[in-house]
Amino acid sequence: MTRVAVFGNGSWGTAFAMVLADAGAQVSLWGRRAALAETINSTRVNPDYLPGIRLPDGVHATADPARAAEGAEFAVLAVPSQTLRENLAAWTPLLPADTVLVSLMKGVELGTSKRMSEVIAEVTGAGPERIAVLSGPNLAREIAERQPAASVVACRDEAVARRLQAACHTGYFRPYTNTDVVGCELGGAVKNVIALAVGIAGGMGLGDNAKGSLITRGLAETTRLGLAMGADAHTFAGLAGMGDLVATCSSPLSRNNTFGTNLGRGMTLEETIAVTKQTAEGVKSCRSVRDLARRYDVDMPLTETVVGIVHEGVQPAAALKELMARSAKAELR
Ligand SMILES: NC(=O)c1ccc[n+]([C@@H]2O[C@H](COP(=O)([O-])OP(=O)(O)OC[C@H]3O[C@@H](n4cnc5c(N)ncnc54)[C@H](O)[C@@H]3O)[C@@H](O)[C@H]2O)c1
Ligand SMILES: O=P(O)(O)OC[C@H](O)CO
Repeated sequence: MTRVAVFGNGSWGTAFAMVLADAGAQVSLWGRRAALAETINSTRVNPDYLPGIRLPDGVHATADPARAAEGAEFAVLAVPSQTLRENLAAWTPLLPADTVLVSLMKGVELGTSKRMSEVIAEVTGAGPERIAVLSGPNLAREIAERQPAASVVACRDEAVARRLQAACHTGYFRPYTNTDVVGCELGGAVKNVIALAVGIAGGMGLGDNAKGSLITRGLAETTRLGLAMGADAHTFAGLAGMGDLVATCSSPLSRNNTFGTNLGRGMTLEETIAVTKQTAEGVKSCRSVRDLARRYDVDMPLTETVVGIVHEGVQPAAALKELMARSAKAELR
């Protein structure tokens, strides 16, 4: 039986642990708090992140990273992106030397602007054949309810992507393989920034035309950055690009979308952070994405605008006026 360690028992780590167990794996679900691990094991529910959802018997919770790591064929990483480097440094010595490291995270490291697969490579020394990412339109609560969804598992080594695909393929979860790790990661991280923009627009009372325009132009700027960084343009038309962008920007379950909505309604950043209980990666990663855009000399006006509103005190109404007044352009270039 495939043994999998999932590090991070928040919404997505827990929901994906369910998928893996439903696909037949023996899953160790690690989280920092021993009390929560005990509650999960005794009640079969993770009340803090997925209340009302019964976890399959194949999921065992633990607060001991060594126990989670023991014999793991895959180590699935599902902590907030900005905490990965420090956590992974502690977990690496505990993992078998051939464990495949799988990122579920959709953020870019602040300061370094590194993608999660780059952080994993740096911290563990693993080669590209041992590093995979999973990304797509996968709102955790829907997956935990076993509502149907597709996703992408990406690894430079296609055989490894196929192994991971087999480990998480169920009747309600359909993973496709891809070898474009850069494109899948950027698709997941930048869509959080665009979801903030769409949420802000909704909170300001703007209509569906505005949202459709933001989603489409958001995908255009994501693709521009991806091409500059060596990604495949097709990835952005796929599940990790358009698929995730549409799901996230349409769903009230999205933390990034909701965060933006609160800002657009006039809450301050501090007030919005105070009512946000889970990880909204775009709030920090928008600055890392903006830094990447500048480094690669790519025009990303929506990302610049989100950074302005979230971190630099720009008022949403003024940002909208500025965006609409940008010089006229050809759509495709
Ligand atoms: N929730 C979703 O629908 C979803 C779907 C796809 C991808 N993701 C991505 O998955 C990643 C994890 O998101 P999530 O939704 O599970 O977040 P979450 O906020 O629900 O859970 C985060 C988990 O990390 C733990 N954590 C927080 N800080 C930590 C630290 N310093 N060290 C160790 N653990 C820490 C929390 O206790 C919690 O268990 C994010 O990058 C997110 O973008 C989420
Ligand atoms: O809740 P969000 O905004 O982090 O989005 C969740 C997932 O990434 C959707 O695929």
